[in-house]
Amino acid sequence: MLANAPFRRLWTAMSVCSLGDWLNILALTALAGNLTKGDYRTQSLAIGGVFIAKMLPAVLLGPLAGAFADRFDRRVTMVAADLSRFAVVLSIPLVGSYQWIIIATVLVECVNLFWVPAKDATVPNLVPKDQLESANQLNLLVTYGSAPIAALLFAVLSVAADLMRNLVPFLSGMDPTAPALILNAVAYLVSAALIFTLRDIPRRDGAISTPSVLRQIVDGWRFVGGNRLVRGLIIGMLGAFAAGGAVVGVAKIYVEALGGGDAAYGVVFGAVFVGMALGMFFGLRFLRELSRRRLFGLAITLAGLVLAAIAVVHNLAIVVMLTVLLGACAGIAWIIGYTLIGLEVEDAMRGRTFSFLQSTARVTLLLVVAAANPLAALVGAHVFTLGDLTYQFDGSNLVLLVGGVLAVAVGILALRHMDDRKGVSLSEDLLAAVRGERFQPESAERMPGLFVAFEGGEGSGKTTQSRLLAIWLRDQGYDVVQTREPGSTKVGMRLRAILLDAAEKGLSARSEALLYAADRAEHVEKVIRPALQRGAIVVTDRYVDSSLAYQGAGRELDPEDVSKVNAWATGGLVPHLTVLIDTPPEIGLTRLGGAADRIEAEPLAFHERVRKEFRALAAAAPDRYVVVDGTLPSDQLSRAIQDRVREILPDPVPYESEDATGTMPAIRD
Ligand SMILES: Nc1ncnc2c1ncn2[C@@H]1O[C@H](COP(=O)(O)OP(=O)(O)OP(=O)(O)O)[C@@H](O)[C@H]1O
Ligand SMILES: Cc1cn([C@H]2C[C@H](O)[C@@H](COP(=O)(O)O)O2)c(=O)[nH]c1=O
Repeated sequence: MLANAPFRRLWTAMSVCSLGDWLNILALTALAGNLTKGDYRTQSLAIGGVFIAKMLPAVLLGPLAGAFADRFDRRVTMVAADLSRFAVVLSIPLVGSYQWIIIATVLVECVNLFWVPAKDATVPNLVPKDQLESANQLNLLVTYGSAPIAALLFAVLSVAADLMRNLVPFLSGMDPTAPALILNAVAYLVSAALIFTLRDIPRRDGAISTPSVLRQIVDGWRFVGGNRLVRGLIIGMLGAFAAGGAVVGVAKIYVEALGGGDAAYGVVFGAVFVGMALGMFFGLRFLRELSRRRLFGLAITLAGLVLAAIAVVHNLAIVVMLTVLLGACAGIAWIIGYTLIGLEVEDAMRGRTFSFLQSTARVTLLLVVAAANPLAALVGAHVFTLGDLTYQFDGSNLVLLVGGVLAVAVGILALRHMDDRKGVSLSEDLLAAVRGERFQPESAERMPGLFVAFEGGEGSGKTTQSRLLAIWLRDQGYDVVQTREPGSTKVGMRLRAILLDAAEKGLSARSEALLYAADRAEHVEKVIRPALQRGAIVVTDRYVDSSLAYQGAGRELDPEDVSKVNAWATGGLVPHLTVLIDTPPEIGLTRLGGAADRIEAEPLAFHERVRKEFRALAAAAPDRYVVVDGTLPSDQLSRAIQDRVREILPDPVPYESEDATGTMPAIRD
């Protein structure tokens, strides 16, 4: 991307501005704290005021400014905005009053409302369409990646300012935040110079009007609120965001209560972002065997516990380390949330889901930060004495504690809401993942055979492919049991007749789920488990996922209930591999001949929900699934499936010894 010279120039300007923006937050909140030092309540309110002044213009005036920005030449808009920001920020250390901090903050944020849409609208002018996603990723990288750099810079500048104040008498009255604010102003000036020389920006083309934040939230919820998984993801991500917001909001007064100055504030602020980066890059590698959905809920719960620990520990060094851990948990939750939304939300809805998330994240942050400091001010500073022991508990401690408890609650909610391994112990699952293994429930692990399930919608090609796989495996000399659901046992055949009889109109959704589970219980006990115990490879056409997709998503039963009933029916037996043949229902349904059975006759929306759920199940545990495109020709599908199955096949007995062994059991290590 950066080989593209005009984009590189704009990106450099954005990076410099991002660095300036983060320095701005740190320096202004620190300056507000320094100017109101002495009274805990006034100081908390003063810092809270800065956060509110920073966020309110975007919430109130965002769409208005976006519409205005459409009318002007974008390059001129950005250069003028940068020069204005330079002048206003430079004036803050010169004036040095709290009132001016608030006025200047509002002015800078109002100017930002022109700069940001002009920049957003310029990116597509400078990069080809197919590279737009990479360009946006790079933008995101500098937006958040510059935060720890700014925090480090702020800490260094604060220490340097303290030294200068002591060494140079002329500077003794200077606030330690002044160098950071001057550097912040210079960053905007550099950006103005870079953009001024960027001649490739067209004056303007078309509208870039932004709907109001409230409108985006209401519209977005209409789209995403109906999807249980997305709902869980968004609640969890906002919980993680709120936990981070609580730390950022009260960090200045909290650090001061621990005896730290501006440099320590910068370090704690930066620790959140360093932790986030570590979590995003290493967290998933460390626990790669754990189900993504479980990891998501666990990361938020742990973030809450860490936040609660931060609230009660009174040691700055430990607080910094805990803050890195908190950031790591939040980073893991964000990256999983973003990835799962990317994988599981349909193309048409994905953009809205992300924009809904971003708008709600902004509002959540505003509410958390706006509430955090006044709440801290309300509680005030308290010292408790018990004999020789004294313990200080301030409003900031309470805010962090409340944030921690809320994050734990949200994490547990997300775990319950989205768990895709019901019936499998969480602690055993986690311990196995720490060892780098995937925990298999005992019943499946003890058996020497191999269990492969085929899943997919109507006419997706499961029967065809499961047969072809069984033939291929038998050719290799394995003992293969090819079976299907429903209807592979005596009782199952009767159940199948009831379940698929189109005349059976009045069957309730719950009875349907129980009948499928009953067929499955019989199937596992009479066919699958005995075959696995003797070391055979079992290939089944449909298994538990079909109930999660058809009865859970299709009939809209509580997926937790469907999962529990099936975990009980199967004794927790999970396939080693599930092959999902992903075929759009409008194609699959037209492949079927004859009269439609009771389930095939359901409307298209039902089958679309089923497909979506199958894809979501596969995305949540990528190691245990292979997803193939069912619209490909049959032979290509077979080859792709064979390639994946080959990876988990136990070594077959050599061909030479075939005569001596007869049917070969597929003994797993
Ligand atoms: N890859 C493919 N491309 C085109 N047609 C296919 C493909 N695979 C299978 N078919 C055809 O589609 C029809 C349904 O295939 P199959 O019975 O294997 O699907 P299924 O998923 O088992 O269906 P059901 O949901 O009814 O169990 C058959 O006529 C089959 O020949
Ligand atoms: C196992 C299982 C199946 N179904 C549905 C899905 C299909 O419409 C039929 C089975 O027919 P097939 O031609 O054998 O694929 O039953 C379900 O709704 N729930 C289940 O658990």
